[in-house]
Amino acid sequence: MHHKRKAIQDLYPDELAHCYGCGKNNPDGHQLKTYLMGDETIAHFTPDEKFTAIPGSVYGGLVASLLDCHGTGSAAAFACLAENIDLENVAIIPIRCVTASLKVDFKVPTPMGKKLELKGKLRSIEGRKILVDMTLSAEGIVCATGEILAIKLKD
Ligand SMILES: CCCCC/C=C\C/C=C\C/C=C\C/C=C\CCCC(=O)SCCNC(=O)CCNC(=O)[C@H](O)C(C)(C)COP(=O)(O)OP(=O)(O)OC[C@H]1O[C@@H](n2cnc3c(N)ncnc32)[C@H](O)[C@@H]1OP(=O)(O)O
Repeated sequence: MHHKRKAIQDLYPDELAHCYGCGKNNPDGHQLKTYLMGDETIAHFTPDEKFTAIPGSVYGGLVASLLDCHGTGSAAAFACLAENIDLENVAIIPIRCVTASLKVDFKVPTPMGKKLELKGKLRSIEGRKILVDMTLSAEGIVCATGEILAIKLKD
């Protein structure tokens, strides 16, 4: 349903679309795609076995990587919402965010091979600081939570 919309990462300009986690121009990367749905963000990723930690569970670094890119994408989207920028009508997203801080809590092992769902909610925007709370779930069970501080770059 949300696939009619463009992903936030697909609105990054080509020269900034090489991120290993979410750049559409990185064929070796994860190409994570974050969608704004109402006041929440959502993304999906299905890891394969090369991302194993112990057999049957996903490497925590991948979980952190997905939360990192979902977090910066979400922060940019929420900053646009707050500034009344309609993402349906832009070709390039005008706000750039980078990760200053990322906290991950691993609640239960993330099962291998299942479709993972990431969700993001805005906690606060204070000047250039955007805080986003996230969850990463498999089959409805929260496996990890994340908290990101993204900083809006000055041009
Ligand atoms: C490596 C990328 C850097 C350059 C990228 C350039 C462009 C990117 C453009 C668009 C993005 C497009 C695609 C995104 C692709 C991938 C995203 C994936 C996410 C990542 O993988 S991205 C890599 C990891 N990321 C870094 O490699 C960042 C290294 N870092 C810095 O580049 C600076 O550090 C920066 C810019 C973060 C801040 O620098 P700054 O000079 O602009 O601002 P400043 O230091 O004044 O901080 C402002 C306020 O944030 C508070 N603050 C800062 N850091 C804090 C912390 N850790 N904890 C608590 N509070 C903190 C201060 O206390 C102050 O707060 P207050 O205003 O209240 O005093």
